[in-house]
Amino acid sequence: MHLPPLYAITDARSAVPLAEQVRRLGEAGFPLVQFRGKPLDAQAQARELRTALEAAEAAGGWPALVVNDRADLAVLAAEAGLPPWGLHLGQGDLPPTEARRLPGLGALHLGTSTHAPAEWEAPDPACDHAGIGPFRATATKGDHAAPVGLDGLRAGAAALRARGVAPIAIGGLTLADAPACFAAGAASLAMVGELQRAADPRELLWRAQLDRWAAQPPLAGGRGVALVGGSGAGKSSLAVALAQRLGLPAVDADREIGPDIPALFRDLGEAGFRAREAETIARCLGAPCVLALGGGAWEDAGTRARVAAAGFTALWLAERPETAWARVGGDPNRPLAAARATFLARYRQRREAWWTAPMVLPLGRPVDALAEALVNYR
Ligand SMILES: Nc1ncnc2c1ncn2[C@@H]1O[C@H](COP(=O)(O)OP(=O)(O)O)[C@@H](O)[C@H]1O
Ligand SMILES: O=C(O)C1=C[C@@H](OP(=O)(O)O)[C@@H](O)[C@H](O)C1
Ligand SMILES: [Mg+2]
Repeated sequence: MHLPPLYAITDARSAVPLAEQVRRLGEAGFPLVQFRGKPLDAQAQARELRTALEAAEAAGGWPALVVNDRADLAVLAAEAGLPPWGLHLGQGDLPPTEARRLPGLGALHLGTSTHAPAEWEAPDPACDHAGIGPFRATATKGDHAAPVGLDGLRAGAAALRARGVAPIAIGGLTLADAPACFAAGAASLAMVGELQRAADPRELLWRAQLDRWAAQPPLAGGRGVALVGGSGAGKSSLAVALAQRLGLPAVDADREIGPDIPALFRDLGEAGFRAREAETIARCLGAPCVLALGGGAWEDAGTRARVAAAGFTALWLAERPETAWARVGGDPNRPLAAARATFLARYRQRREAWWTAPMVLPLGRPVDALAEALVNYR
């Protein structure tokens, strides 16, 4: 499980309703938002959460939502058919292992908070991500523990990573902290106040992405690169731009499968197409290249395993589903892009698989700018 460079958290003290905050962050390109409803009462939190989850579902599962503290609200949402992506539980909340047993929470990503070595060295085993903090004293939380600073963050990040838990720096962070926090091993920086103050949250996220790449190179010396993500995200275009700069061949799995994808869907059905697709990708992994996969390919666990076994770096081009639809909706060469609702539902269905790969957030940048940035920090 990988995290975006910024872990956005809503602020219930703002005049903007929580569901609207979530919507705006999603529109700006944030793939993940923590819904923090404190100090609103349970009823108001439940109402805003419901609105936010319904809107995100209708937008292809974007942004993914993490419910803060309230396991009860997560259970109710799951029972209503709107399971959030995750649930964050502080040290004073239900233990994650216990919360995991509540109805509808079996598959959620669970996070916890850690403030000291005893906590980050023994995180609850049900968690796949955890906060480390407070980094410094903050106004958002008056009752916080002693600040951990950069040394605490470094120790905490190493301890959590060794246990397979993604570390999130939290507490009074601004963009100026990003280079040092990513160098100290943070996977993501949690932000509340800095986001509220930002004139352009999308720019903030782009800058944080570059800071993370500077400390944690995105291509990581793989034999090749496999670009995954939904239809219309820009995988085929980015593969060409990236390959050129890396001096590798650009290979498009769809082009290798056959010249006429709609005809293959007609003749073989989707299951037949998927079998052909998996075989083709396996063949393409034989030699170093920048490989663009089709939008459905990453759902196949066999393909995910073969990409890893071939030593390719998988990158999820995490475009907003609605932006992708605006680009390719109705394209006669993409048989699964005929109707908006089913196109967005596919994005939602595939979301969980994509989160297994590190993400590249395009954030409105042209393909060449994306490729340039990836190669700069390789
Ligand atoms: N970063 C980008 N900014 C604007 N348009 C883009 C970007 N990436 C791709 N496109 C356009 O979106 C459409 C879909 O791109 P494509 O590379 O075919 O996506 P995919 O292979 O992921 O389905 C194309 O018309 C392409 O020119
Ligand atoms: O979403 C999908 O299942 C598909 C996406 C297409 O690739 P792009 O992601 O390049 O559109 C292509 O593989 C085929 O039409 C099926
Ligand atoms: Mg493509």
